[in-house]
Amino acid sequence: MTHPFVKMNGAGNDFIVINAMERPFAPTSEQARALADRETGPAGGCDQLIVIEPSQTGDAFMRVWNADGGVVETCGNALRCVGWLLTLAGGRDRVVIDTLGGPTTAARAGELRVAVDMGPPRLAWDQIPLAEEMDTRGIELQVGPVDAPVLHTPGAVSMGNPHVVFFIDHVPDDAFTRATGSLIEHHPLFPEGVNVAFAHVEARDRIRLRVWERGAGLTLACGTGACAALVACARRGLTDRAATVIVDGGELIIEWRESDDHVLMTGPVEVETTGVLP
Ligand SMILES: N[C@H](CCC[C@H](N)C(=O)O)C(=O)O
Repeated sequence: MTHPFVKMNGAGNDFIVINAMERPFAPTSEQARALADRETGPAGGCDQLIVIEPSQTGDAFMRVWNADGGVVETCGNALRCVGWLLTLAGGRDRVVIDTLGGPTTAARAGELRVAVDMGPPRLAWDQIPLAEEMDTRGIELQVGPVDAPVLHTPGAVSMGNPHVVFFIDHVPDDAFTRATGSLIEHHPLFPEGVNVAFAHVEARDRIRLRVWERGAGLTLACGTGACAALVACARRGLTDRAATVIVDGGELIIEWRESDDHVLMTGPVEVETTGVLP
């Protein structure tokens, strides 16, 4: 598996990124899990493993493995990192990156900042997907023993990957986020699992967000989660259609553009180190 890699992060959500444009790289689930391992993985492991592949319809195809080894549809923070690499390599300001969750466009937005057009949110119950028909602006979700009062009628949004967004009156601590997130991640209402976001609305243009990610746990940032949170909050009239989303690892600027229903995400990119896979 001797491939060079770049270790990067977007607002603290970190990735091992492999360029498979010239030479294929197709890890098994077990190999992906080993690379992501915080104890034994290269460069301290990662939240997601990212492989850049040739694409028939875009400039590249981005394939995403969660730390648990599962292949998933997309990853917002990684799209900024891959967008930065591709624009740097190609001497261009804008690239089209295909994912299993649909096509996206990444554009330079400053020295170490990238704006990604994530496409439209998917809001129908069977697009999330949910196991039964519900109004995704506020779904009926019975959570177990965890203190339910703050966990009523969350929103459900897909950005290509599934998200449930709780509107919570405080910023949850690690213990609550972990306990509740892990309880809901595999709830039977979500046949493909779900990323669990806790949105504390501070103002109509400001959301504090923590996310328990499907297949990765509590991360410092979740780009698609920030997009889903803005959409869910705007649908409930809690925010306008644009907001700064403050995550543990930094700030993401999210806009749900009225003209074409696309969600735009702008945020930082950081290169941590490079290396060669073992
Ligand atoms: N855990 C997510 C994939 C990574 C998404 C997140 N890291 C982002 O920046 O969007 C899922 O299973 O759908």
